[in-house]
Amino acid sequence: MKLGFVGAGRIGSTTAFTCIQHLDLDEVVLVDIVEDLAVGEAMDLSHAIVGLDKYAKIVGGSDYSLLKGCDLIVVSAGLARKPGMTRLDLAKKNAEIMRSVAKNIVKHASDSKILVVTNPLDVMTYVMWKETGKDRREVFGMGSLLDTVRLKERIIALGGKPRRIFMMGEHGDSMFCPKSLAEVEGEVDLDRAIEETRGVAMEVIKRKGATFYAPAVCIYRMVKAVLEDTKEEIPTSVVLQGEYGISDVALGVPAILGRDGVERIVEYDLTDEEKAMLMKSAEILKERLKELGY
Ligand SMILES: NC(=O)c1ccc[n+]([C@@H]2O[C@H](COP(=O)([O-])OP(=O)(O)OC[C@H]3O[C@@H](n4cnc5c(N)ncnc54)[C@H](O)[C@@H]3O)[C@@H](O)[C@H]2O)c1
Ligand SMILES: O=C(O)C[C@H](O)C(=O)O
Repeated sequence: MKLGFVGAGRIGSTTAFTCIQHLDLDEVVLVDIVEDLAVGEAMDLSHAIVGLDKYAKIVGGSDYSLLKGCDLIVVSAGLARKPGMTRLDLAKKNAEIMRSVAKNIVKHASDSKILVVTNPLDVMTYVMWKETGKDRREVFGMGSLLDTVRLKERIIALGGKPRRIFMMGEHGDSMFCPKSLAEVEGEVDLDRAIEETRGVAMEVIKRKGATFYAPAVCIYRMVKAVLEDTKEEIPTSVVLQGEYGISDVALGVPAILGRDGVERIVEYDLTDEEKAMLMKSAEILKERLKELGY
């Protein structure tokens, strides 16, 4: 398997490091506009993988032709937010980057599936889908899985055991948990856990400047599902065309991931309140897409 990264910064490099430890890969490619960064990360990762008594051809550079033959490309190229910013504040600048990246992927690796990470995640997933012209099953984003992992951490920290629970909607302030589908053992203030989940990324960013370990693990889980065809149900940002009564916007929804990418969107029965929250996410994201000219 050949795994590509566009963006060899904190997310790209940390995810690559995570993937070489847990996956059996034949090739890894890191592309970044800062060529030395991509080359240096590739060199370091090449030493690390031998240290794990494993081998994969790991190369880096700024030349997109390195991506030729990739099965899956993780895109984290772009600006990250700073304290006081929302993810949506990054939309204009990162959309320009997504358009450039999309053009290069189509030129050099048109058959590859694309896992978008760049924020605002759902908006960037839509832009990548639109600009590549690929089947919507092959362009998807990681956001709601991270929100789900964070919610589970909060529930455990508050004394509960999450048996079945997930976040959906915008990977942003309007994210929500369909509580009617949740199964949690123990007495837990679920609303408190959900509210803390919404704001925790910025709490990390304020303290260490960025988030990357938890995102990298979540990206790895989605990469694994696709490359190993696990058919796992994972909350995934994907363009909806009628599912949940919503069209022409990418949102975090439960989806079955496998070798073909998003193999099925899982439509659960939501309460009227949950449907309204999902619709609110859709409206917020469509407004930002409209401002970007989509
Ligand atoms: N979806 C999520 O859950 C999630 C989680 C964490 C970070 N993010 C987002 O991921 C993005 C990257 O975060 P980071 O911490 O890795 O930032 P970073 O600054 O460490 O890395 C970004 C990299 O992108 C590169 N880059 C910029 N423009 C490029 C272009 N046109 N072509 C190729 N490479 C280019 C930069 O040189 C840099 O190395 C941000 O938008 C951040 O908000 C999303
Ligand atoms: O919050 C951010 O800006 C980064 C990422 O989307 C996260 O949730 O960690």
